[in-house]
Amino acid sequence: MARKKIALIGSGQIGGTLALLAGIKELGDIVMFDIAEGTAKGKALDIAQASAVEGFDAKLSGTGTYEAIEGADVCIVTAGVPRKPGMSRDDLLGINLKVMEQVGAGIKKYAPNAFVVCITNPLDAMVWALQKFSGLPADKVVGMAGVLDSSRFALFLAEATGVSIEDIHAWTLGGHGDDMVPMVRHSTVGGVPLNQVVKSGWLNQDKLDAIVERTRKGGGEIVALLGNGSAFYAPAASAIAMAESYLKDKKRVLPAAAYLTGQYGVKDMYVGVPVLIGSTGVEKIIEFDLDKSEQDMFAKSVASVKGLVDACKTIAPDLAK
Ligand SMILES: NC(=O)C1=CN([C@@H]2O[C@H](COP(=O)(O)OP(=O)(O)OC[C@H]3O[C@@H](n4cnc5c(N)ncnc54)[C@H](O)[C@@H]3O)[C@@H](O)[C@H]2O)C=CC1
Ligand SMILES: O=C([O-])CC(=O)C(=O)O
Repeated sequence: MARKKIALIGSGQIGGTLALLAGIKELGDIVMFDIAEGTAKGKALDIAQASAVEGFDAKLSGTGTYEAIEGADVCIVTAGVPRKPGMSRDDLLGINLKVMEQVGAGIKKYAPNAFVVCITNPLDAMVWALQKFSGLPADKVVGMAGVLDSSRFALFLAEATGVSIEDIHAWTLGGHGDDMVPMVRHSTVGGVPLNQVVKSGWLNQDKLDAIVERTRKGGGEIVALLGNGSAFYAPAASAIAMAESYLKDKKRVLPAAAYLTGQYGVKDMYVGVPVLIGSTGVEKIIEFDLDKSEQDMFAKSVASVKGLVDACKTIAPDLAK
């Protein structure tokens, strides 16, 4: 069986980590693309040299031309700019929208059958625009944020309860902004829902509230610490989990920004919800039953995403068609 081809569009901090993880996991041969061609070529060569030490079989190459991604099975998009301290993700919209236009055209021409995972921020609006610019079916274009947000939620819960991270199942819904919705009722520690964990005195309510708040602002916490960029290890690991579920038809249920056609009462927008990812892409959108307060928080988050999508349509009127 021929190896799969994985195109990484953007070879910066996340792109480099994606290439290393995809190599170590032997997901396929890897093409790293970047407008800074030397960065793509240099990182590809560096990681290829690591394959001799780590003992993985994967061909790595770097490029500055879209022809090289021809026939890719998976494209993971990180092209664009990250935020700096003092900025919000939304401040990146204007510049990264232009990047999505170029990337969408490249994927449309050379990798129209790929499963596309967008990471570029502001995520929910950028994945929406990338799907439109590329013209690929909406069930083959998803955004990565929920896996990352819920992995932050899980880590903080593991630390607070002293339970292995493997036995924590945490969920978040909504857009990838500070008003995302950590799903307290649906998240579990050792199989026990968080509300019950609090009732039994294992975790107190104030601590849980602080964890929810820290999860919502998890990206900003790292931006402030790094000082010159944003998180990249966990974002890369998160996107690789999504790509792997597609490539191996694992049918994992993962939170992702997916195109909604009425689910959760939302239409023609990408918002974070649990999805089943298999060999045809997004095979199912899972609908949690939301109570009134969850619905209100979700609606607030969706309204923020809608504001960003409307801003995209103003900048690029063709997207409104
Ligand atoms: N969805 C999520 O959960 C997360 C999203 N992000 C976002 O991911 C994006 C990438 O982050 P990093 O890798 O840390 O940034 P980075 O700056 O290290 O890498 C971005 C790369 O994109 C390249 N690039 C810029 N314009 C391009 C174009 N037109 N075509 C091709 N390549 C282009 C740059 O040369 C650079 O190498 C940022 O927008 C960041 O905000 C970051 C973390 C989590
Ligand atoms: O916060 C940022 O700018 C990067 C990001 O989306 C995250 O780490 O969640």
